[in-house]
Amino acid sequence: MAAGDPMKLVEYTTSSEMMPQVAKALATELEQALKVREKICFAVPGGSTPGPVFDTLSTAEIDWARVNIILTDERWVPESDAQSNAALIRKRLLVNNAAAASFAPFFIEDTEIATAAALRSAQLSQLLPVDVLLLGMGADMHTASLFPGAQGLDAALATDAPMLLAVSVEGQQIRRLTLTAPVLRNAGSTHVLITGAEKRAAVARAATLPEAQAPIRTVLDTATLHWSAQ
Ligand SMILES: O=C1O[C@H](COP(=O)(O)O)[C@@H](O)[C@H](O)[C@H]1O
Repeated sequence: MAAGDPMKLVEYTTSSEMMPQVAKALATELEQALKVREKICFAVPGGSTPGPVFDTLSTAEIDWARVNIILTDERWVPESDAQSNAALIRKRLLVNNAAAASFAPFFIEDTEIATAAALRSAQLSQLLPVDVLLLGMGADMHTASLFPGAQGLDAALATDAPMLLAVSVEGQQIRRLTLTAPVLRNAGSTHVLITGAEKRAAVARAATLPEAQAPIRTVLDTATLHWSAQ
């Protein structure tokens, strides 16, 4: 974000007010993208926040058969693990009308994470660019799995980064695969979904910090941020 640029922030009082409105905005943008490309790419986060958006969005009457859904990032666990982002997507988004969408998960059983990154990158090259991007953010200002201080962060923020990279975060046993900064920056439209005072303060702080300390900064100039107080 250039100094002085206003952040595109939409504020809601409650998450129950915010979630359906974000779902509606995403459905509208997916429909618009479907008018331009035969097959479109929709990238979605995991984590604890977006479930209610997925619940509403899954019932949207759009041509889901022409939508490729990918993850913004994945924890390196099988889908049987409660921490799997893919498992969340299958349970909350790939249901109802959205069951007709295609889904390209990142995790590959019995495969070294770096090997999987290369294999999945080759698949992604057929699906990108991302037409519509939904991101979450942690109070530590990470987005996707671009965590401040992560091993692999510099490579993932580089302008010539590959599409997908493995990162590891100090204190976390589980490694991660993440879309990299060039992929996030190149999305047709970007929305960030956050709740609570701590994340609102983190966004304000991120605007004053370099990307390496506040990776959400990568999309702050292009994204619409949706924030609810509760
Ligand atoms: O670890 C992750 O965290 C972010 C934020 O998650 P939340 O639980 O604070 O909503 C999420 O966007 C990302 O996909 C996930 O892997």
